[in-house]
Amino acid sequence: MTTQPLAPEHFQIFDTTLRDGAQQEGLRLSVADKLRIARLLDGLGVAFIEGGWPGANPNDTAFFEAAKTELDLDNARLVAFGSTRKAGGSAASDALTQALVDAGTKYICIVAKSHDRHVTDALRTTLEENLAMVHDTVTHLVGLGKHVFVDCEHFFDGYRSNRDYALSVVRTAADAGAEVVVLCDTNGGMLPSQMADIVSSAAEMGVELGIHCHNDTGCAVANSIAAVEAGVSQVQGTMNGYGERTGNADLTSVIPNLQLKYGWPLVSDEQLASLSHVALAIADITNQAPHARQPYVGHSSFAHKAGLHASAIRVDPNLYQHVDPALVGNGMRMLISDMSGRANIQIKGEQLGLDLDDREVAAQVTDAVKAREALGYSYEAADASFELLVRDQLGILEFPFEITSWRASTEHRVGMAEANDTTSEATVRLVAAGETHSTAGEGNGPVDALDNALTRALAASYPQVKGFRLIDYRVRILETGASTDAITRTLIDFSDGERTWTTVGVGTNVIESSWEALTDAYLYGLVKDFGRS
Ligand SMILES: CC(=O)SCCNC(=O)CCNC(=O)[C@H](O)C(C)(C)COP(=O)(O)OP(=O)(O)OC[C@H]1O[C@@H](n2cnc3c(N)ncnc32)[C@H](O)[C@@H]1OP(=O)(O)O
Ligand SMILES: CC(=O)C(=O)O
Repeated sequence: MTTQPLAPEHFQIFDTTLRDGAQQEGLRLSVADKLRIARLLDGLGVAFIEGGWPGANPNDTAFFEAAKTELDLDNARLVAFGSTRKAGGSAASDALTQALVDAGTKYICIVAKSHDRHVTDALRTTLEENLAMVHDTVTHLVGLGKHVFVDCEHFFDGYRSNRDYALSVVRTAADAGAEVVVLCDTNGGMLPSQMADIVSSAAEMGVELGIHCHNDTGCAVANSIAAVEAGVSQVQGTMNGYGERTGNADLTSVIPNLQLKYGWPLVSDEQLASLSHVALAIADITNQAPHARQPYVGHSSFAHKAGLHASAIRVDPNLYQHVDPALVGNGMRMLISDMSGRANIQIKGEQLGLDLDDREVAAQVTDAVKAREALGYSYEAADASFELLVRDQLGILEFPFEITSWRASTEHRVGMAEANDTTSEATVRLVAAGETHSTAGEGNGPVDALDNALTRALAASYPQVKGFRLIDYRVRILETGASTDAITRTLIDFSDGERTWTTVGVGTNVIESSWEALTDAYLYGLVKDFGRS
């Protein structure tokens, strides 16, 4: 059995989503976005929030100005980021250093070169002048009452190039008054065993150390944990791993790893249980698609598909889960597919409130699912169609309407002056509540027209359908290479404003498969009595 490391006395989670996270391609944050994210991070309980680089661009300067009056943090301290002063100058007269001071935060983090070649080739100054820049900038800021952290840029590559010089930068920063000296794997090229060796060696200096890892080897989280085990007391990272190139260490993994695997009380249980929500909310604000397979917080992180997994999970969910998903605010999901066995169906049935305890009934539904999946249906995402299938198999599905016929057509008129010279029309005939309705609808395309005609026909007997909305529509060709004969699968998401549900349709004709998904969506909404006030 391995022993778990003890938490250093003042262990700190330092979030740099608003600074290094914002260096990600395609990610742009307004002042309002930054304020909202800062509040979410504060609620999560991180110790530090690096807000950006005041003086580097008007947006970041404006953020720190706004933060003075609009950001009331309960748990975290706001940090302004900048660099050591210019070579050959003085910190007291350096414009960017002054902008850092003007940001008005108590905490400042400055980046310093610690790789000898970066000093001589990129900064184009001497190794001695770089040390003077570190010393001058830190003492100047400390003299103004600031708490200073120093990010040693390219520390690990620098250590391999010139160990003594890289360590002398760490020593200079600490002697000048830096409270934490952060070792940065700026190029993200390290592996965990290398990380452990180098951090252990640096830790012998007796300086309070932090770690800042990029993910270029896919090891940013593992490297951060290795550095923690080697003695650092501050971990820098970003939410959802956002950041320059391949990103930074993902705090949505780092925090639960340290808290749930080592038992370190970094945030309260309630804060940890907000992790999935915070990760998703930040993805929403940053306009980044959430990553389904993101550890701990992803939609698929606790989703189970294989029949053998489900049969064990039915006995005890922990048999196939490394932690209880509720601890990080996530939930277990049971997926239905052709890889399902009885247990998947039974667990899903329990979640839907349908009794599938009987082995034979469960086996019958399992067979029906497999047969339909072989035809091209996919129930993994289409929970509503799955529930309709189960109800049908159990003989408890009532049909509030019966389709008699439907038709859809699209017409394009060549040479018309109007921009919209392509129109679609549909007619639907059905029997609902004993009455026959025949209606027509127009739309942007045939599916839209069918949806409009179907809503009208049903609304005469079931007015609640006027509150049902088609919110997403996806078509996939299943037999690539079969040209227009290929089977198409359509998935449709519907909402009544409160709930959303997904249905599936399959056919060689895209309109036919869409129609099946569409009618399933209305059937499900009516069976579940959605949309009634
Ligand atoms: C590893 C990291 O991610 S650190 C964070 C990096 N983040 C950013 O760069 C985003 C914000 N940056 C910016 O807006 C701009 O680069 C600024 C405002 C900081 C500087 O802009 P400019 O003055 O136009 O200079 P430019 O970006 O071309 O070059 C950077 C300058 O800083 C110098 N420099 C680089 N690192 C350091 C350092 N640690 N200390 C002092 N000077 C540094 C460079 O040598 C170069 O100097 P030069 O102007 O004499 O050639
Ligand atoms: C400071 C920083 O962001 C880095 O070295 O990667």
